Amino acid sequence: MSTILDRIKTYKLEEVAKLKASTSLADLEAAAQAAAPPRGFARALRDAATSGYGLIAEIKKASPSKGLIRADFDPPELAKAYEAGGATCLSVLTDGPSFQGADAYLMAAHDAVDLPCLRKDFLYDPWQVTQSRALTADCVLLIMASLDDGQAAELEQAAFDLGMDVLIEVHDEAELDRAALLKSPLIGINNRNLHSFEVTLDTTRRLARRVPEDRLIVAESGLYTPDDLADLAQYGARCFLIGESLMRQPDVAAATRAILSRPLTAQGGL
Ligand SMILES: O=P(O)(O)OC[C@@H](O)[C@@H](O)c1c[nH]c2ccccc12
Repeated sequence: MSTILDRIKTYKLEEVAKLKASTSLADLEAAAQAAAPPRGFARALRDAATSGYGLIAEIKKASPSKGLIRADFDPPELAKAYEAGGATCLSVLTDGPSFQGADAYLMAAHDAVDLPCLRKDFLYDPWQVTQSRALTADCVLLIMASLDDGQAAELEQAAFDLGMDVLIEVHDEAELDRAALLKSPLIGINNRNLHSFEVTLDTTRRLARRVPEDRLIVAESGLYTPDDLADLAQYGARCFLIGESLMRQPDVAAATRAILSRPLTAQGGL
């Protein structure tokens, strides 16, 4: 069955081939070395999760399932609003064709705040990992559904070698078991089904118990209310990746504050 990921992979590999032809690896590596040093993404989440929730707040203009999400789209302003609202980290979509993202959005957001930033894109080639660092990414996303075990391990190592963290995204038990073979402590459970685009928090509820104890669960997609976070916290999730529900609010800082307003401690802990 063909998914959105197959379509994305096709154009992404073409894009990368063109970039490789126009930029030498030596130039790219020099740019990666010259970029601001990596900010500890996993460390920030771990710290936040010891006393409350870790929030990865996403800067996303549009998506394949929803179309345009936010017309008034200013990445540095959004980054500052997220930081003011208490986000732990940022995620910035850089894919153009499907998400109306851009590499420049990542750099602008990173420059505007002190928060660690995830480059949210579709990576298949170690070249893209080096490119991510050159774009100031502190963390990259690896989607198990579109990588085999060897590719995932190679990309993860390339990111670690550059001092970045890695968020490994899974959608089902088989992907989770493969993710557990990798080294990264960050396991993202995506509540969005990539075939149907349907979102259900049951995905996190089902998979969380299968995540090895030493990993940090990041529940991704379809989170709208403080109750959603509290609900998934009962299943072991302490970190959350939220895009659309915050992006749709006129006052992003206030919305960020509001969704974080029912932390574990306020419920008497677990
Ligand atoms: O906007 P939402 O429903 O809060 O979801 C955010 C994030 O989880 C989603 O954008 C996402 C999760 N995994 C991805 C992989 C690629 C692009 C986007 C994503």
